[in-house]
Amino acid sequence: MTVPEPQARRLDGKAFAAALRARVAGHVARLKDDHGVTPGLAVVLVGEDPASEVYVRNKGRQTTEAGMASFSHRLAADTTQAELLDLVARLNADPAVHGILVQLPLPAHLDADAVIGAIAPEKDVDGFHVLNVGRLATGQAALVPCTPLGCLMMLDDLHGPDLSGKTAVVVGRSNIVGKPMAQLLLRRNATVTVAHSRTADLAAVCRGADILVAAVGRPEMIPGAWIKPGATVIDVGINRVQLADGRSVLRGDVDFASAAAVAGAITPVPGGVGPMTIACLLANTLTAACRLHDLPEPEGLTP
Ligand SMILES: NC(=O)C1=CN([C@@H]2O[C@H](COP(=O)(O)OP(=O)(O)OC[C@H]3O[C@@H](n4cnc5c(N)ncnc54)[C@H](OP(=O)(O)O)[C@@H]3O)[C@@H](O)[C@H]2O)C=CC1
Ligand SMILES: Nc1nc(=O)c2c([nH]1)NC[C@@H]1CN(c3ccc(C(=O)N[C@@H](CCC(=O)O)C(=O)O)cc3)C=[N+]21
Repeated sequence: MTVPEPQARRLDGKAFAAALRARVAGHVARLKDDHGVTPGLAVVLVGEDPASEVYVRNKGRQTTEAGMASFSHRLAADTTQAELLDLVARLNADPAVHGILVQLPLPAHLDADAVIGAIAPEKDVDGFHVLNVGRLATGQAALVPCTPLGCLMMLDDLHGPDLSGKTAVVVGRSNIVGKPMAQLLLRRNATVTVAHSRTADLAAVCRGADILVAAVGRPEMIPGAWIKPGATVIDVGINRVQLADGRSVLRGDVDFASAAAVAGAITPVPGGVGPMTIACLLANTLTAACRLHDLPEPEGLTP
């Protein structure tokens, strides 16, 4: 008789995100009925990156499905810094806009830090403005970056809101995923290690993790052999990979098959963190709208 492989619980981000969007839509309907406020999200896309096009279209559709107003601004690849800053200033001043997202990366001739710095912090639904970064780091009410927020919501659902005594390893130290993820895990009382390209013996570091978050951008870099038995694995990586037969597929930063045989729970790619990111963008837009109108914000949408 063959012994069945132990199989991790598959964390269904797609279903979790659908439930979160439904909850957001309910609050949006009430906000409209009771206060006449329709949350609005403006998405700015500079240039014609095909991957960003698909992503921006999905965001627009899900925004309207949640009952919010969606404003899409597509600018030519040769847009100047001054033109982009002018658009941001108009969105900052527009009372119908509660959330502003400038799709990254920007073309190389534009200064992303300056553009993010120009967004009104209270409309910065990506949570990338230094004021929101500082508020998150100091435990004040911030707008929290969507991808780490989505990861945290899935972790809260699985482990509850206290990770005392657990070790968490975040692989990747970017401003949009790795660093804010580490802050949120710290807030949950986990003992946090942030690993990156200069880390020595990454395999051993990963093997110490009760919770492993991979945000590297290298397809299937983390094998099952690096995972502590029973660990929770959150795979943030979204990597487009060309198969031998010419098909193009999405792969995470974790080798799903070998990892799922060791882990206790794991997010798939696609259908894991990605859909949660967009759902959290809608949640942040609702939170921003409530704060801008001095209305109580729904529970459970912020950490
Ligand atoms: N699911 C979602 O919604 C989202 C998914 N993503 C995906 O997440 C991944 C990471 O994105 P992002 O944080 O923006 O990426 P960045 O390229 O900004 O950062 C990657 C990080 O990984 C580290 N790294 C690179 N190679 C290695 C290595 N061999 N060993 C250890 N660490 C390494 C880098 O280290 P160093 O700092 O030393 O260079 C860096 O800190 C990508 O696949 C991206 O597509 C991103 C955003 C949202
Ligand atoms: N200012 C800014 N904010 C961002 O949050 C931001 C950004 N710029 N630039 C690009 C990255 C990437 N990102 C993704 C979000 C959702 C999916 C997603 O929904 N993925 C689906 C699959 C999508 C598909 O099939 O192509 C999934 O994983 O199941 C992917 C990637 C947000 N980003």
